[in-house]
Amino acid sequence: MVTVNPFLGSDGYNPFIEVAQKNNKGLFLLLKTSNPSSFEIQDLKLQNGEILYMQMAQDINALAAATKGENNYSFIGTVVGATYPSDAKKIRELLPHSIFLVPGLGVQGGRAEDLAVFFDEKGLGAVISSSRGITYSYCFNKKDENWRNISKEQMSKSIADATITAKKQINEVRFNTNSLKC
Ligand SMILES: O=C(O)c1cc(=O)[nH]c(=O)n1[C@@H]1O[C@H](COP(=O)(O)O)[C@@H](O)[C@H]1O
Repeated sequence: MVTVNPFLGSDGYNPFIEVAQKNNKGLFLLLKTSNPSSFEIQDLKLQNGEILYMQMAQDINALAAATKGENNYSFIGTVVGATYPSDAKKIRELLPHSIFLVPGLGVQGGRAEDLAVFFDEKGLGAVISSSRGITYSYCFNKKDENWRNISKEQMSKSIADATITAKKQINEVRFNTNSLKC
């Protein structure tokens, strides 16, 4: 899987789609990225009155709908940041056949309890990513500097615990039908 920047236009991403399709692989197109300033470009209003990322979502949906396969999902996925759940809800509706790669959980401020909207009604359609929140779980947000002296075993345990906790939290919202899809 590769992540491709579609803001170069279709001659920037179509070659990746063609190669992925030919080789039975997949790709993710950046759509609404998790960083704080993503609105500066991706939320711009176009001449037709549409917001850029919403227009991109419609364009990508035309491709995804034409290539949907197992579970009604296409090999053409999109990146939608965990830090923007209210945008994700709108994008999920526009892009029912695209798997979301969802970065931004943890250190960037994305919260597990807000992730329900990224999944479809069967709890499918999203791959949640947390990197530093897991690999550096033993030192992030630690006020005292004692973590510098922790053993390899303690470090491994912290990473394992953070992984299990994240998985549990994600599955709770993923399969909880009472979760607010708002
Ligand atoms: O690489 C990406 O596609 C990506 C897109 C996006 O919108 N936000 C984002 O954080 N990423 C990447 O996802 C990872 C997030 O890492 P953590 O913030 O440590 O969980 C980093 O490698 C980022 O470069």
